[in-house]
Amino acid sequence: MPASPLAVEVAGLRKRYGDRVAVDGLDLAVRRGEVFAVLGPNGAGKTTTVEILEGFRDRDAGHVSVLGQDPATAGREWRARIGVVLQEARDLSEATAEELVRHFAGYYPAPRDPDEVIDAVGLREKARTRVRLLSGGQRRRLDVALGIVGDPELLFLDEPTTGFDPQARRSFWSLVGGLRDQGTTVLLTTHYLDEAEHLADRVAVVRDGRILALDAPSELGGRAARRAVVRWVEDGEPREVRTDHPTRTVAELAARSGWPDAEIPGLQVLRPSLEDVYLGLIGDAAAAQDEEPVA
Ligand SMILES: Nc1ncnc2c1ncn2[C@@H]1O[C@H](COP(=O)(O)OP(=O)(O)OP(=O)(O)O)[C@@H](O)[C@H]1O
Repeated sequence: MPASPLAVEVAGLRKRYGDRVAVDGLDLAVRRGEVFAVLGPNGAGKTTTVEILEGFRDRDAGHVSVLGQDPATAGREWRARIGVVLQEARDLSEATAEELVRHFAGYYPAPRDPDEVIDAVGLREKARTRVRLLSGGQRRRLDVALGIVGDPELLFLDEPTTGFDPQARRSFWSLVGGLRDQGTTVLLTTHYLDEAEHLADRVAVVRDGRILALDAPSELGGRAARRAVVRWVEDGEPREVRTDHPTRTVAELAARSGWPDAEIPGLQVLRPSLEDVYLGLIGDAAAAQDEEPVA
């Protein structure tokens, strides 16, 4: 039977903790070889969902398939095919970073070279340092090293770059880009919209345990949300239009203003960033919820 083109399939996933519904009928499909980002506010249900996919949490209902198996019942062989970087940092260890990476490599049938992994996450200078003496960002890099040392087909990264300095984040991005080029499927959660924009082939926005939107970062929210805003000043007043055709708008303004002999005062053409679109989606969902009649 040919392998499914999907690395992850989720349909109707539900999970509650007591009275609190954390995941509320979530559907998701991650294609093999793509980098897929899950975005959403605190408490949206991202970690719960990812931990169910990793086989670390039970679900109440729904169909889940990860690399063709149900994580709730999959065995060691399946686990060796996935890599996990959890949100929680690991125990403070007396071992060195290098020792831990080598130790973890021993768990996998076909691990990557531990030295290469240490280089890839930028920990060479700290390889002989005890883990408990590493900074927060360095420990996070070690977490990433431990997640990829098994050379996984599918890598889960839960907020992988929290605590990274900007340079470390950039080098982490190129690490993920390299993994993608080698065919690794990556499912990541992040609160950094620039990270999702830079890394992800597709993003899902989750709120209240449901998917609000799912698309390529450049398409998210649809055309209306992606309209350009043209701003200028006319007769001393600020003006603004939203348009799919900013060039045409600017050309009309230029003609009115007497260009090329005069500039359009205060001219700005703004494209909404992924962050603008995301905040719009989350805000719209909150507003819709406020309008729901009280039962
Ligand atoms: N073990 C647990 N017991 C009880 N409630 C939990 C537990 N884990 C999560 N929750 C609750 O479930 C909801 C979803 O939590 P989850 O950690 O999945 O969200 P998240 O989207 O990952 O948030 P964050 O961005 O803050 O990491 C939250 O309301 C949270 O308080």
